[in-house]
Amino acid sequence: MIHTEGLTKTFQRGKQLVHAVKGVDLDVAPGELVAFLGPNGAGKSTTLRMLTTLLSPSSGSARVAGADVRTQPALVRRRIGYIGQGNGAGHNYRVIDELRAQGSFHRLAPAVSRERAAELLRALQLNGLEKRPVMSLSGGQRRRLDVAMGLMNHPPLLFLDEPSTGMDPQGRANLWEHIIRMRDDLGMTLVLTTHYLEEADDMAERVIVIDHGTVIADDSPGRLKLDHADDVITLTFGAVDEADVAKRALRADQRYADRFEERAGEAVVLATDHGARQLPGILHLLEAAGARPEAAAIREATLDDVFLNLTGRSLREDDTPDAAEDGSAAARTANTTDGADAA
Ligand SMILES: Nc1ncnc2c1ncn2[C@@H]1O[C@H](COP(=O)(O)OP(=O)(O)OP(=O)(O)O)[C@@H](O)[C@H]1O
Repeated sequence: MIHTEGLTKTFQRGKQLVHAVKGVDLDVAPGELVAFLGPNGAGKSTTLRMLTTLLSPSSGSARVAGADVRTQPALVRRRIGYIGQGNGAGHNYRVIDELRAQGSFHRLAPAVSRERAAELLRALQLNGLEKRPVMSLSGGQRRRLDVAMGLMNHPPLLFLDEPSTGMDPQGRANLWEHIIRMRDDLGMTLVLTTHYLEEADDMAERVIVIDHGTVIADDSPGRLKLDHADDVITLTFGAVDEADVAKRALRADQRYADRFEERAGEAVVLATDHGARQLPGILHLLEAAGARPEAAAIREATLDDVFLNLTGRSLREDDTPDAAEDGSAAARTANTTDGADAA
């Protein structure tokens, strides 16, 4: 459904070059639900905007839904849906007019457009709101209208840029419920960007982690956590002596010898895969050694741990890449500038 090779995008910002995307190779199969995850400024939106033909790549190639983004942009646009970061609908227009206008944009016959609008209003629980001006809708309703607009042309491939930014957790869950249902009903491929870790973890089947314009990891959330992060088990004992007994037992067992923190006190902290599955065996081992914890807690690995282990930085920090870094003398000699898109 998507195939890219060495996709790059360089912007000219004043005298500086900003290498927003630095050679992305990507394959997305039909039916996949893929999330681009990364900090602010990582290059997620720029990648998405190239795949949706809104920006032309500085170098490299991309085929999207069977068409080339450079040489067949109109064909790509016909075959995809795109839901950008802001609300696409005009404030004063009525909901139904927005949907029909979108139908005309995609050259749907009026009857087909009417039918499709009715179907989407139902599916996204917007029915009853047809005649309301967009400005009177709630934030969640407006975002669902954006989704409906993106689906008017029945695209086999839908791109969503930060679909749930600014929504409260309940609104986000509700939007996702709708998106997933639409996807199941229509068998769509979904590609989205997000900086909500939990959203990528819960919803995406595949997470492509982007940092500084480069793909640094690409796998299912479960696999990423297994490969790049650990669950953390904390056992708390009633006395330091007992904790020391536990540490001695762990040190003597090669499975755990280098998996726990050597620190004084009543707590023993272990890093491990499959913490919940490991815990009974660990308790058994400690019990046999004469140490029984008063409390045990497991903190499961997160995608933030994955990002931290891969980059040394937390995704939760506000991380905006320094343009100066991208505007170095070496960068200035690069020949991939696309002046047309300079900001
Ligand atoms: N039109 C532009 N002109 C100059 N620089 C740009 C332009 N668009 C994006 N950039 C820069 O390119 C880099 C990547 O931006 P991009 O918007 O793709 O990141 P992102 O990962 O989508 O971030 P966010 O999560 O904040 O949307 C940033 O350094 C950004 O400032």
